[in-house]
Amino acid sequence: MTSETTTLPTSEQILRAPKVLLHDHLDGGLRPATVVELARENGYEGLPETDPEKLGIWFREAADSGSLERYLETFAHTCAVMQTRDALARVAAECAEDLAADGVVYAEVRYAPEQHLEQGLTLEEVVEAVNEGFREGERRARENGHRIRVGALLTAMRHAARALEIAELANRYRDTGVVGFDIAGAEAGYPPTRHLDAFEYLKRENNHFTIHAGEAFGLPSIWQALQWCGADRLGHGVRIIDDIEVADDGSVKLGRLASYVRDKRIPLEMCPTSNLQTGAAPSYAEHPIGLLRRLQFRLTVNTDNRLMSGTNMSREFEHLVKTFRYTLDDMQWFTVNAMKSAFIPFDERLAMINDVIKPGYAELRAEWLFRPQGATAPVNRSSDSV
Ligand SMILES: O=c1[nH]cnc2c1ncn2[C@H]1C[C@H](O)[C@@H](CO)O1
Ligand SMILES: [Zn+2]
Repeated sequence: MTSETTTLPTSEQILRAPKVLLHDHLDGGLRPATVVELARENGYEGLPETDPEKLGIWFREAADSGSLERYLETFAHTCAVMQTRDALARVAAECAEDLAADGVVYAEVRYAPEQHLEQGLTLEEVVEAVNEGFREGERRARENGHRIRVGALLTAMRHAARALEIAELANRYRDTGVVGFDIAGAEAGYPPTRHLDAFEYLKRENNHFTIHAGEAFGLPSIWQALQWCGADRLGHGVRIIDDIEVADDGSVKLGRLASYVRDKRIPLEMCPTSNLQTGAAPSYAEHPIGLLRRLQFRLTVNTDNRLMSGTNMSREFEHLVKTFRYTLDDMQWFTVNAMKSAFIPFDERLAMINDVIKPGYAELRAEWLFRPQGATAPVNRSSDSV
C-alpha cells in the first residue's frame, strides 16, 4: 500500500471509533454545570467558582499541580455535592450519557462508596443509587442512538481502613452492576499491602480487582500490587518504565518485573493527561506509552478524571495520534486490549470484540474506498496491528 501513513484518523473518526474505558472516576467526571447546580440544591457553599465555565477551568488548573496529593484535593468539592441518592443517580446517569456520546461502548467507572456517607446514606444505598443512575444513563444513550454498557468498580481509599468492608460490598453486588474492586488515593506512604486482607478475601471469592500503582511511587508499589496483592490490572503502572533500559543504539533491556508484566499480559491502565498533571510523566511525547506500545505491553488508554483533566476518550486518543502518529489500527489495538482486560465474563468480552469493536473499526477503515474521486487515500493501516 503506497499511500500508507499519509493520513491519520480525523477527529470525527476518533469520535466515532468504538472505545473501551477501564479507568474513569465517577467523582472525577462531573459536568461543571452539574457541580454548580448540585451545590446550590444541597447548600454547599465551598465551591471556588459558581460559573460553570470558570469552575471547569478552576478544576483543570488546580489539578495541574505536579503532585498527586494536590491533584486529589480537588475531589473535596465533587464529593461534597455527591451525598444524596438523587445526586449520585444524576451524576452516574450523566456519566454514562457523556461516555456514550464520546463513542465509548464499554466502561468500568469507579468511585469510593465510603466518601458518600456524610449525609446519612448507607454504603448499600450509595451503590444502589449509582447503579440506578448507570442504568438510566444507558437507557438515555440508547434513546440518542448510542450503545454503551457501564459496570461499576468499588474503590477503597488507601489512607483509610475500610478496604475489607468495601471488598465485601463489591462482592455482594457482583451480580447487580459491580464488576470489581480498586484502591486509590495518595500512593506514597500507603502501600497496597496495608489492605492485604481485602485482596485475599476477593481472591478467595474469585472476584476481580485493579490497584492504583506505579503512578506517584515507583517499582516497589507495582511489585507489591502484583506479587503480594495479586492485582488483575494496574491503575496507571507507568513507572514500570523504570525497569526498562534503552541503550544508545536503541536496544532495550527489560528487568525482571517489567518482563513479568509483559509476559503475563498484565493490563496497564494508562491515563496520559492525568499523568502530565500529577507529574508522573513530563509530556505526551515523553510519556512511557510510546515505548511500552512499541514493546507490546498490554496497554489501555483511559481518562482517569474527565473534569480535572478537561478530557474524554476522544481527546486522549487525539493527543496520542498527534504525538505518536497512531493509526486506526493502533486505536483498535488499544481498544481490543482494554476489552480483553475488562472484568465482565469472557463470552461477553469476546462478543464485544468481534461484534462491536472490530466491525466498528472495519467500517471506519473502509471509508477511504468511498472518498470523493481524486481525494488522497487516507489509509489507516499500520504494519504491526493485532
Ligand atoms: O489518579 C489517581 N490516583 C489516585 N487516586 C485517585 C486518582 N484519581 C482519583 N483518585 C481518587 C480520588 C477520588 O475521590 C477517589 C475515588 O474515585 O479516587
Ligand atoms: Zn485513577
